[in-house]
Amino acid sequence: MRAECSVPGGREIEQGAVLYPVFMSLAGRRCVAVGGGKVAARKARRLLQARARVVVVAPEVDEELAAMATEVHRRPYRPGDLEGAFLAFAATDSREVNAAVAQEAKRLGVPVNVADRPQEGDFALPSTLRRGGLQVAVSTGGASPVLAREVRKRLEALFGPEWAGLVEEVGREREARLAGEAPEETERHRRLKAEVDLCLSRLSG
Ligand SMILES: C[C@@]1(CC(=O)O)C2=NC(=C\c3[nH]c(c(CCC(=O)O)c3CC(=O)O)Cc3[nH]c(c(CC(=O)O)c3CCC(=O)O)/C=C3\N/C(=C\2)[C@@H](CCC(=O)O)[C@]3(C)CC(=O)O)/[C@H]1CCC(=O)O
Ligand SMILES: NC(=O)c1ccc[n+]([C@@H]2O[C@H](COP(=O)([O-])OP(=O)(O)OC[C@H]3O[C@@H](n4cnc5c(N)ncnc54)[C@H](O)[C@@H]3O)[C@@H](O)[C@H]2O)c1
Repeated sequence: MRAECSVPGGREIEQGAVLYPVFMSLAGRRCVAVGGGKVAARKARRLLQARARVVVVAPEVDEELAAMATEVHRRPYRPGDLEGAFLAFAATDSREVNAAVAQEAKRLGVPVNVADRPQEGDFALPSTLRRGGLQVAVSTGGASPVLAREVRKRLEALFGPEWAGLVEEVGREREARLAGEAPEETERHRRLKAEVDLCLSRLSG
């Protein structure tokens, strides 16, 4: 594990730029993973939770990954594999292949994640905790994925499974309120806060 910041744009972080956090919709989008091992499988699992179409290209594909992927091409990567991709993942155990995938992605303008050299890619993945509609994502800016995992574990203890219903509940309350008369802004904010407080108190009580 590297001690220094090894994130895409790590240099920019030194200059004051931070990674831009975003929750992206991937339903129906073609996402291409080059490499079919443990790392590709971890990434694919989360892509599939987002209902992305996951295309895997690798001579050897992890059994679980093969069973869940939308398309599997059991062969080495070749240029052209990223055509039509919305996102790309370079996750082979070969530095040369990962570099070639990153290069094709840049040429096509497809955002790419590079597993062995994140600074060569465009985005990094956070460690995430999900409780129903509530998601918490943790990034260390690439400095230490293991630290990100440990922070996520602490958050898991803090936010137990009982939180899963909260987003749904406040969402329903909000819809009911929106269906009623429109109050002035201060009153609206007061009601919003009261709504969330009520749901939170039910959770702790
Ligand atoms: C969070 C998580 C999300 C995910 O991938 O889904 C994630 N890595 C996870 C696991 C993990 N990563 C590593 C091990 C082996 C640990 C060990 O050796 O013991 C394990 C396994 C484990 O911890 O269980 C090693 C490792 N990781 C990277 C490098 C390359 C480098 O740093 O240069 C190397 C060295 C490779 C080597 O040389 O072998 C790079 C990246 N890994 C990132 C994310 C991005 C930065 C996130 C941040 O901001 O911190 C970034 C930059 C790029 C990216 O891949 O997006 C997921 C935790 C899920 C969870 O449990 O919650
Ligand atoms: N980002 C992270 O979180 C993280 C964590 C651990 C390791 N890594 C890095 O990711 C890399 C992959 O790790 P892994 O554990 O999944 O490896 P692995 O050995 O389980 O899998 C490697 C995969 O690459 C495929 N491959 C090899 N040559 C190929 C080619 N020419 N075209 C297409 N696919 C090819 C293999 O068939 C295999 O499916 C490691 O080399 C390591 O540097 C990253």
